Amino acid sequence: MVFASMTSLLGMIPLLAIGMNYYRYQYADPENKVLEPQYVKRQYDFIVVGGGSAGAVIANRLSEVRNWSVLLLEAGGDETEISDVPALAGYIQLTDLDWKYQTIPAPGKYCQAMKGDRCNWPRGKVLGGSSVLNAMVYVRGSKNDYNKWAELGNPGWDYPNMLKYFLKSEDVRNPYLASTNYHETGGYLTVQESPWRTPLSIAFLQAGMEMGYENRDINGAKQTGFMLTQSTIRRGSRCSTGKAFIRPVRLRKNLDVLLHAEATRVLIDPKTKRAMGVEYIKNGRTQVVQARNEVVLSAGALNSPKLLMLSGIGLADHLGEHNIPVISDLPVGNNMQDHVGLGGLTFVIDAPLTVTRSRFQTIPVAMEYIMRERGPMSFSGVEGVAFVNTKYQDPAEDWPDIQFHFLPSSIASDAGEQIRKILNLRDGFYNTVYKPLQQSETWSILPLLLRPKSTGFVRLNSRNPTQPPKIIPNYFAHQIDVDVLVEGIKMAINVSNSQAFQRFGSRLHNIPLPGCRHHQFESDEYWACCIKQFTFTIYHPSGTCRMGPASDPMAVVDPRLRVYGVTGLRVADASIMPTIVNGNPNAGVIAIGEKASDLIKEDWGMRRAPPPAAAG
Ligand SMILES: Cc1cc2nc3c(=O)[nH]c(=O)nc-3n(C[C@H](O)[C@H](O)[C@H](O)COP(=O)(O)OP(=O)(O)OC[C@H]3O[C@@H](n4cnc5c(N)ncnc54)[C@H](O)[C@@H]3O)c2cc1C
Repeated sequence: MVFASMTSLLGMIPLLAIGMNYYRYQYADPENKVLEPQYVKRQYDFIVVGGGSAGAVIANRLSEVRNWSVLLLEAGGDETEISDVPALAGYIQLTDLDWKYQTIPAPGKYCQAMKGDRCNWPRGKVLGGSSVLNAMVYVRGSKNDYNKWAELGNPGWDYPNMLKYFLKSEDVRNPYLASTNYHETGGYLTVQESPWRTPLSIAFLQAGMEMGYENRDINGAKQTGFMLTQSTIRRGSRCSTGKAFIRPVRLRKNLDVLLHAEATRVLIDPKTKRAMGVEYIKNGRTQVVQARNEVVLSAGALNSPKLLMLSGIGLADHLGEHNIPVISDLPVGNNMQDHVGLGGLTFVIDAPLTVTRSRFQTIPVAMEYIMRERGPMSFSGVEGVAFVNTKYQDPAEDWPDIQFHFLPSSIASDAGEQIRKILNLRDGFYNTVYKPLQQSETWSILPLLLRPKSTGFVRLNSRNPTQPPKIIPNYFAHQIDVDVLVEGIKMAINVSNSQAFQRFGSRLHNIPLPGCRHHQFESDEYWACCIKQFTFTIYHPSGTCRMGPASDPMAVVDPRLRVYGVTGLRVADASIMPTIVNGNPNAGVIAIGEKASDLIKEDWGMRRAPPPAAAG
């Protein structure tokens, strides 16, 4: 009786930490956490700033060259036992592993249901970066994305070239995927379908077929379709890039990983305009380390532009406002693109099939995970994804304009414990619309706009490097973004109306959002109002240090990722995307890290990368 009783997930965290520490790491895991160097050298051949999705890959690949010394500077610490558990992904936000950024309010335009009209923008502050906070969904995007990058004047970034890098990283664990030309085994990054799922996942695929979509590997020959989620999960645990790319090579003698070391600027000689090294703060002390060859910024789409601006690379007017001498006048921070959608689109069913707190936050479920790495805790929450075409998109192009994330739960499923907090929802809003659902069986779809026309920007708040950047997402500045998303919402409701879901009595939750009651429920105007209220980013900012040829006035880095106007400095992370990829970006960012490593090797005369050096 005691074991079957409901408990709070927060209350179970100590149990999980003790259990996992005991059963997994100390005795079972051959790839332990990194050890920091006893002393930091004065100079390294390469300094990589940020050990996230791209930076972890680059530190690994550059240190394959045995006579190169590589320093990885990471502002955060290492992962915890909690961040390891897929089902606890939401519990890492708002902790020390998160930079805890927020958007600047835009009254009447977006994020209106959030406290202070501010959407939270979590970012990983930890080795592995945002791949430690993310929902582990593995999506590469569309072939068209990469072909378009090449067409924009970036040779070598077309899909066939990028596919090589997707394959290079990957270790797929589902045999039916491994046998195709689009997947590979033996790479550092484990990809697999979740080892656990609800019966509703199959209903989701069946609904897709009723709507005329195939159930297919959306990372394969075509993207349009419905799929059970492929995830960056290894044996039921999160496979972050820290775990995938750094831990296996942590004993390499030519790789130093410095944690809790926050870079504050790149040191650039104002006369030669050459990057000389990096200034960083560790243990409250400002220190300097020199780069013999290059500095690579992989601090993510918010902090890479911030670091460039702090170092004198940015729009001259903006740098002038903060009295920062200009080294290179470039549109740093512009072109910010993100995937935005409607949050809280919730459906109710009659059958006890959804993930509810009372059924799944139990000690037996926790013990199943600790002992066998199985069960509901091994599941990230997103059971299925789909890529669909609204009436604004030609299906023949195979470049869907809307993505669905399917969840067999809703923001009410945790009884208000965590999700409402990480979304920064106003209490009145949550209590009016979602609290009444706390005892119900609920599922949801997150319809997401894949190629927004509206772009935002990131700027400095201050020249003080410890201040967060100013984030202006500028969602819905173009009406077409609203129109496409409204169509996407109506298509998501069609999933609920399918026979596959009707057999469970599925229906749209019908308490209108308070700020939109003046519109007829379910009208286009109502949904257009809803997206400005319950604006839901799934945290994919990109494009803020855009890659492009010298003729591109928006470009910050060239097609070899070198910052214009400076030598010895590259950017390699989500910020270099000229246009956002058509889907969750983590896989694309890892491929950027792989390609950046090869570009650097080529430019320094290591044209053919040697085979990976053995650990140690
Ligand atoms: C909550 C959440 C859910 C997501 N879900 C998914 C998903 O399911 N699937 C998917 O594909 N994508 C998802 N994403 C997006 C994806 O994880 C990111 O796009 C990707 O991780 C970005 O990689 P990056 O290398 O550009 O930046 P990051 O991975 O954020 O890495 C940047 C690194 O730089 C470090 N850093 C920053 N500033 C400094 C400094 N000054 N000094 C030293 N170090 C610094 C950071 O601490 C961090 O480790 C999600 C993101 C979030 C936040």
